[in-house]
Amino acid sequence: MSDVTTETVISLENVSVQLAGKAILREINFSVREGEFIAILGPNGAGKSTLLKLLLGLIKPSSGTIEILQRPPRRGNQAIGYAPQHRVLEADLALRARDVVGFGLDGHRWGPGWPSRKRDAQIEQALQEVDALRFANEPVGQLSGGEQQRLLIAQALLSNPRLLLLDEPLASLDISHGQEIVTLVERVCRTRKVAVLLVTHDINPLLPVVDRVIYIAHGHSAIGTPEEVITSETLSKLYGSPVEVVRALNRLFVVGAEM
Ligand SMILES: Nc1ncnc2c1ncn2[C@@H]1O[C@H](COP(=O)(O)OP(=O)(O)OP(=O)(O)O)[C@@H](O)[C@H]1O
Repeated sequence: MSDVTTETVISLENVSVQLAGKAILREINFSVREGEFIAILGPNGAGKSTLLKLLLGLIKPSSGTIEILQRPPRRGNQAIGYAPQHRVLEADLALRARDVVGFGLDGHRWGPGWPSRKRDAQIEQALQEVDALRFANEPVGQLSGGEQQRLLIAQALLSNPRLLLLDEPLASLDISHGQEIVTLVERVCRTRKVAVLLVTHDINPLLPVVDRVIYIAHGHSAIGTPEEVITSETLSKLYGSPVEVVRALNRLFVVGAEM
């Protein structure tokens, strides 16, 4: 992604975050260009969701500068599509899948939204893009975790975002369903040239597709290709203690650090 003609979508300079008097992120610096696919990694409580909340304008940094498409973050930014961490929906939730996707247009109001042909066409196109048309009329509570995840991504795509934030879309999916979501997100990223930040605890399913990774631990971060960042040297520095990265069977295993 060294093409200097592509637009900068995110820029963070010396960004620190304190919550309830506790330093969560310290002096974070990175920028993301359009069409980049980036995984965000780090142990529980490292500040991955906090980083997404900063970009969404939900929390403010205690110092430093953040720009999204050359403007400060703001709530309700239509240039950002956001799929929050997913909890499996109630099995008896009778809403149809396509109604849930429609919340992406209706600001998450609990209800079917105003009917219009344009609205229906937008929802139909988003359902098709995530390969969800076949279960579009099913009650959402009866869908599998992978199917529900597709709907969250479709919902996030409705505003034609330039930046897609996906918080742990692979959590609680088995290997093959996780792989399907990875393939889907890669296709969306490449065809729309939308920048993607995807939070994950396991980089392995993403290794063949991501451009770069942001690794956050103990308030500090490192950004680069997986080969640059997920090394014994870089992770030992981030964690402040010896960490060993083992490569085997085209997979990476991090030993000596909590993930
Ligand atoms: N509103 C808040 N007030 C005080 N502390 C907070 C607040 N929100 C989050 N934190 C703390 O900030 C730290 C980072 O939380 P965050 O949710 O960003 O971590 P994470 O990397 O997304 O973790 P996980 O992998 O468990 O989802 C945690 O220690 C958490 O307890």
